[in-house]
Amino acid sequence: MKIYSCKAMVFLAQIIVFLLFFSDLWPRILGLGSMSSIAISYGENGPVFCGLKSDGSHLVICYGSNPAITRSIPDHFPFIGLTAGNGFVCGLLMDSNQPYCWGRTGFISMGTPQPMVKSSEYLEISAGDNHLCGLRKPLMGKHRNTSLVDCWGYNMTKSYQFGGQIQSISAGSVFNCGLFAQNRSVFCWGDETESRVIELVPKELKFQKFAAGGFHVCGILDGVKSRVICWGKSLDLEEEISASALYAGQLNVDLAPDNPMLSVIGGRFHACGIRSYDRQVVCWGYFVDGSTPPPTGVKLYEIAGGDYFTCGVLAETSLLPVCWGAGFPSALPLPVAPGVCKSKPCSPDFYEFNNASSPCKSPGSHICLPCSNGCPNEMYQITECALTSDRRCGYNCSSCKSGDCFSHCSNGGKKNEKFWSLQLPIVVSEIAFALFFVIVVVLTSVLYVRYKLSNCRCSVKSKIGHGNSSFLDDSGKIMPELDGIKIRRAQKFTYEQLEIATDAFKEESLVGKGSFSRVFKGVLKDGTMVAVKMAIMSPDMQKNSKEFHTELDLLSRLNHAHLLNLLGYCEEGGQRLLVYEFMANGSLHQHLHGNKELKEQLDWIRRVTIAVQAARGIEYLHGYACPPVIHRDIKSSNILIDEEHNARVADFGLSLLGPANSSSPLAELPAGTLGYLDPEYYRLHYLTTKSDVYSFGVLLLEIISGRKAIDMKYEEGNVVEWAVPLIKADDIEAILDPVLKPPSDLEALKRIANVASKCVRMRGKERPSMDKVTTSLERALALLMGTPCNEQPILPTEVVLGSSRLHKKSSQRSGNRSTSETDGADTEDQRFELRAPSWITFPSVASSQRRKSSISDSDADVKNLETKNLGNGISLGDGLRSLDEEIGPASPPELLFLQHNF
Ligand SMILES: Nc1ncnc2c1ncn2[C@@H]1O[C@H](COP(=O)(O)OP(=O)(O)OP(=O)(O)O)[C@@H](O)[C@H]1O
Repeated sequence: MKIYSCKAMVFLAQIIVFLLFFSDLWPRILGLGSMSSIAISYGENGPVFCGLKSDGSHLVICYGSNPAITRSIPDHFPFIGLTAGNGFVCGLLMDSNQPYCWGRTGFISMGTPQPMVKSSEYLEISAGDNHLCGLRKPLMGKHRNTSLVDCWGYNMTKSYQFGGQIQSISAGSVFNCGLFAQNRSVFCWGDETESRVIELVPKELKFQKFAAGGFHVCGILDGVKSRVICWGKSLDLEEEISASALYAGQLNVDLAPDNPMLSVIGGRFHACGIRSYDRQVVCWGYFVDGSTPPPTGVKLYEIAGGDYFTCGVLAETSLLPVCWGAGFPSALPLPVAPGVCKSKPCSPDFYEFNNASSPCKSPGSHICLPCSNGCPNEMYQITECALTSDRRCGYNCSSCKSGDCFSHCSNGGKKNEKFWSLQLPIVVSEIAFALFFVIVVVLTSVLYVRYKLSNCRCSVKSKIGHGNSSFLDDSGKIMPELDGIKIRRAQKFTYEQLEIATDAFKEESLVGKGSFSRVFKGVLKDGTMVAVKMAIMSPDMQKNSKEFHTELDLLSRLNHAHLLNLLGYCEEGGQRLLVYEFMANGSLHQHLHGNKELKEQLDWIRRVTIAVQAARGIEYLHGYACPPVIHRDIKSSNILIDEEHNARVADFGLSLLGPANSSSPLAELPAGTLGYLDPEYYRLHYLTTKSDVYSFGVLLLEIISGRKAIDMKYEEGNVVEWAVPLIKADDIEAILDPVLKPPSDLEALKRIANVASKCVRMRGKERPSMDKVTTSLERALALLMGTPCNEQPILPTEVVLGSSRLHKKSSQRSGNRSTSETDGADTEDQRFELRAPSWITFPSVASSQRRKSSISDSDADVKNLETKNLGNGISLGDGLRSLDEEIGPASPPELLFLQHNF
């Protein structure tokens, strides 16, 4: 066993050396071949073998080293067949007959490749190096003699039309070929500069089947002899890689062995075929040094070509794949289906594959495998090819001429046993090694997740249980997993410092008023512009110092680009002040419900971008913050807008730490804002993250319609009750904000409206989670930006946040920089260093791609508007009445309990 594990290690090392050695060739490697039950992807991120499971589920399993593929396997979609290219795998979906791709390539959109002609259905798909083609199902009527092939990817994205019915297609590196059903001739199209593969097509020959390789094509001739001929070129890289004639085959890929073949595949510079009389594999062409030879003495059902290696499915009950060549393990522990399932009966030269594991899901469908064609010399036929079994041949011991025949006859047929006695331990050790590897990975992941969870729980306990904040404690570590790293802390200010910053809290510095607070604009000594929030203290509202610190602790542990950052606080005598980053463009509420000019500043793209960013902030609170945080007061006045029109979710005055286990709801007295308040929470005091989803749904409706959550100047004052029936009736135009010109294509806004209507469903369980909402909004934004009116698109990209970048920026942006700016910056930097780096990657809008604000600082407007909004005339009684009508009286029937910041 020791020897075998050593062998396995050496083998692994060889693979690594090989991958490193050829890493500069990867980008030029091609994806090859036609659709099959197995497919091989390769590229600079490593090779991956994928196959349809052998249990009849048509689900896909993959094995290999490219995480982009192995981590995104669509393991719940049944596929008809698979194909793969450079860094990606595609399958033909069983339900829709459309391709679905996963992995990573810059040339084809993953998922369903785009653009896709609506409701197109495909018979077959085939991947090249950086492209994918699909053969559409035959057309009907007068176009039945026309075939359509749609391609996506490098230099190929187009719909190709051909005269004549095409039976199958196969993609090479940068070209494709098709086989005409009627005259059985092969034709090719695409780029042939490196191969002349199009020019050399033998037009006069008829083929049973064919397969494209890197720069060549091989086909099995129509006729009893089933000989293979290949054309094209495989010698281009002769000088670049040392080639060796490993096998009995020829070095030239166009010199195929003279054996009748059942199937053939193309690799980068080689081709392989399954011999028709014994199902053994033969390969020819070029092979790199260190390549392992194809297995001998074993029969194969199906083969698929990689670049420098080939894999096949063993024709035995295990249905395990075996691979040979270079750069991949030779045995894989994943049984796969030996072919694709078809519902048509098998044609005469094929038999139904019959195996205990019955690899076809739907009744009546089966895999058809080609019958072996005759018996080799020295052998005689024992049984004919039947409906469910292949032809069987046996050695004719009386006419032996070859060593094989003699040894078989003299050993009494024990040759296979000998083979397996040698090979079995190797195969077993490789499988054992693979299993060991998988177990180690799984165990490590499980332990890691458990460790994270236990830390999370621990953090909740210590936080809620002890109440006394770690905030003021210098040694406090809020995230246990950040042991050893000091986390960001808010600065403690004196009242005097903030008084100076805000010009003694003068009316001119007032930028907004909340129900229980007033917000002043201020400039710190170092020039940083800040918003100072002062609690309006009342005996009822005054929370004790412990709670204030708990609040601060919560605020300081949150760290996301779309959450408003707390910079500091002041706690002196009866005063409670919080210092935030200053948001130059005020609140979303002011924009949506301010004057026409303010409203128009937010066009559709900006509005949807703000919605996406706010959704990301809330998603962070729900999904990534540990323990999860429920905001409880999502509304347009709590979505603040910075200088560059990016949104920040603000005001965690009501936030609660959610249960680490989201299935146990918190029984809290309802708090929040009328119109946005989750009816389920209001009625049942059942608080989960879905309450925020409800409020966010209301916010979305507000963004789309420009109407306030509750506005009694309309007949139907509640935006939800007014908009949802119109959305359900597909009358989106009726709810769009009349201030903005509707976009040319309403699809994106329709999607957003639909998301909003799902968010405001009565039952929390039926509402989508915030991550789903974010994804839908991101897609809608992408769609919206695809409209031609978009001159300067803002593209959502991935950036790693958590650094002090944004905060630093806000201080740099400050319009009122003092002369002591440099000193101030130093102080800032010191504070930034204390900020915990985020280990989570969040999608965001790259600052370079952000649209520069064309709007001047609208402080004055903001202030005026805010003052106006205070008197917006929403009557508490009215709002409650409308909710009562909708969901029945609150239980217990207290009035809405509004608690606030301090
Ligand atoms: N960081 C900030 N930068 C700029 N303006 C701000 C900032 N924070 C708050 N404001 C302004 O002050 C207003 C009042 O904010 P505050 O959070 O006190 O109350 P609110 O959330 O609007 O209302 P309520 O307290 O009733 O929930 C906001 O609507 C916004 O216009």
